[in-house]
Amino acid sequence: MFGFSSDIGIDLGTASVLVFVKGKGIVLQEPSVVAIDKNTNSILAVGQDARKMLGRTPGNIVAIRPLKDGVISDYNVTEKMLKYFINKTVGKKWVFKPKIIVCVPSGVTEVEKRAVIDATNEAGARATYLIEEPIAAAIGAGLDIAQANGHMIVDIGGGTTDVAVISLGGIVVSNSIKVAGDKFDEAIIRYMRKKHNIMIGERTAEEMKIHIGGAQKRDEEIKMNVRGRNLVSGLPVNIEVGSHEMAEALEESVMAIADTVHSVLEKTPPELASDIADQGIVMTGGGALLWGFDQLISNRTGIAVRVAEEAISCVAKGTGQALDSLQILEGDMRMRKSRR
Ligand SMILES: Nc1ncnc2c1ncn2[C@@H]1O[C@H](COP(=O)(O)OP(=O)(O)OP(=O)(O)O)[C@@H](O)[C@H]1O
Repeated sequence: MFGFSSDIGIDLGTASVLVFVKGKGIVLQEPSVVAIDKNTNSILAVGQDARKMLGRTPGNIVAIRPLKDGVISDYNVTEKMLKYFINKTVGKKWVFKPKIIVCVPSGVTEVEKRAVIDATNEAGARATYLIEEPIAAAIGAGLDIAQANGHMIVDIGGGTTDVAVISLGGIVVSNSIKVAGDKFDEAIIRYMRKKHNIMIGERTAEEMKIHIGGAQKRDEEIKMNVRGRNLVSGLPVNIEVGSHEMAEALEESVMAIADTVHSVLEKTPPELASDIADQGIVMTGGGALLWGFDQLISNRTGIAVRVAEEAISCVAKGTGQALDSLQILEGDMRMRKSRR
């Protein structure tokens, strides 16, 4: 059976890849993880199946994240992962090849942008376009960015936090730091080792962040049972950890993000800054869901803050919606196009 192609939008994130198909919405959401057999260099699993292998693989199998800290750390694997997800979405054989928009992490270099375009074309795109992450996030959050009106987006993903002021469809001021969800997890792992002498895995740290983590202390502390390995005895242990401790563990990373928001506001032209003060700041990305983050940014800036609905899928949604504007954007410098 030949697949009929619809245009697709792909959010190529550090933590996860989301695929948006025109007319269907988000059809795929999987972790950006690939499992490889080192002996044969072949791919064993991609996405969800590969993620289950993280930290559980025998010597010859490695489960890797080809995008790290918001950049492509392994081009070949990124290309294979992209191909796998595109094929999974539209099938290997198509009558009409789709146009594909890929939203890339803001830290990628020109060379990496070229690499993403080539990989997407290789995977079967008729034409490939790139879109900047904060622009996609803003569109996905429902902001009308085409007007001469300032909006501030704080997108906290897995690898990077992007803070951008957008007006007339373009980025006026922005900053990107490599502190986001993954750094929160690392901070929790370090805290557990230092304070409790316990080694925990990445997945446990992420669960702790989601369930008891916070950008600040909660009025009523909540607790969670955590399994790890005692570094002295080497044996598995169960301990109870509280949310106040997590707020302490995350404080430094959270402050780095709040400082970045503050510094971007300082560099924002006064007219746009007053628009932002009127309309508020919008947070997107999975990291924006960390408990109390919106409140903390609001306290720090004195500006109202809201977390976008479906914060995690905002970028993919915005990328998908940008498909509708392809014709308008074809000649636009912000969209990079490459036809085969
Ligand atoms: N409820 C939650 N509370 C705190 N963090 C969360 C929550 N849900 C998801 N996250 C975190 O959000 C991060 C992933 O966010 P997202 O999917 O937006 O990133 P990404 O787009 O893949 O990354 P990037 O934009 O850096 O390329 C992960 O670190 C994940 O642990």
